[in-house]
Amino acid sequence: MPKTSSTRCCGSSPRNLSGVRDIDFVKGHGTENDFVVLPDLDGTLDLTASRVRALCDRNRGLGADGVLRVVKGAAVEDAPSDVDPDGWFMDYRNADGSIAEMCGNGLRLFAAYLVDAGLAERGEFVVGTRSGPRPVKTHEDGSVTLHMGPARVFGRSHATVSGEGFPGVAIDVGNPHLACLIDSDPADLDLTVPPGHDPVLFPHGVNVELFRRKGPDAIQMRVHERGVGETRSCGTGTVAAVAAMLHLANQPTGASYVDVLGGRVRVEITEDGSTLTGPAVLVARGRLDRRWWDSAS
Ligand SMILES: N[C@@H](CCC[C@H](N)C(=O)O)C(=O)O
Repeated sequence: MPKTSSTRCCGSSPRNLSGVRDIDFVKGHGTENDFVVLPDLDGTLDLTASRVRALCDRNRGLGADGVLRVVKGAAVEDAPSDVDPDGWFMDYRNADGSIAEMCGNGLRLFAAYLVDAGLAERGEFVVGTRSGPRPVKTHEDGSVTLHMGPARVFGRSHATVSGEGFPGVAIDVGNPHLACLIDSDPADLDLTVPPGHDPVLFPHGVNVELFRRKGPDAIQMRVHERGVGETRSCGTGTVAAVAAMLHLANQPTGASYVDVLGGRVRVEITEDGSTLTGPAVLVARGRLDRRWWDSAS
C-alpha cells in the first residue's frame, strides 16, 4: 500500500508568520554528489537559474551540486516527446543554474524520494528525464538501479590538467563526457581548475573523468563536472568511464565497480545499454523561507 503524499514533505506547507506558504525541500545525496529536491507537484514553482545558484551556494543557501525539481512531464516545456506527460519528471539543474540532460546520482535520489513521499511504489517504475524515459528499480537495502540507456562513443580527444594532456574517449550518456584512462594516481590531480577540452567536439561543455584500473573488477575515478566543478561522484561519469575502459579494450560488454571520492557504484554495459547501481540517501526535510526564495529570484 503506497503512503499518501501527505505523510511526507509534499503536501502544502503551513503558512509562515507573513501568511505566505514556505517551500518544501528535501536534501540528499548519491555517493556524496548532493542535491536539493524540490517537490513541484502542480508545476507552479518558478525555478530560475538565479534561485538554483542561491540554493546550491554552500554559504548563502542550502548548498548542493544540483537541484532536482519533481514535476509532471506535461509541465516541462522541453521534455522529450517519448516521456510520459502524466509521469514524474526529473528537472535537473547544475549548481551554476544551467540545465543538463541527465544526472545518474540525482536520478537514484529522485527515485528514492518518490518512494519515500508515496509518489511511486517501491520496486520498478519509470522516470522522465531530458535524455528520455529511464526505468529505475529501488531495492530493500536503499540502493537503486537505473537503466541509463546506451553509452555512445563519439570520438577521441584530450583533457588538459595542470598543463598535461590526457587522452580520452568522448562518450554520450545523454550528457557529454570525456573519460580519460590514466596511469598515475587520480588523487594527485589538481581539479580546482576546469580541465581544458576541445570546444569543437564539445560545443556545450563536457564532464571530464580521470580514472585508473584498481584490480580486476574496479576502477578509481575523479570527475570535474560541467556546471559544477569537481564533485565527489558523477553517476553518468561512472558509466562513461566503464564504457571508455571497455572501448579501449575492444570489449563490447562488461561490468565494473567504480570507486569515487564519495563511495562506490556498480556499472554494467550490456548489448542493450547500461545500468548503474548505487546508494541514495535522504538526509533532511525542511522548508525554504518564502522571503528568501523571493529575494533570490
Ligand atoms: N552529477 C551528475 C551529472 C550532472 C550533470 C552534469 N554536470 C552535466 O552538466 O552534464 C551525475 O551523477 O550523472
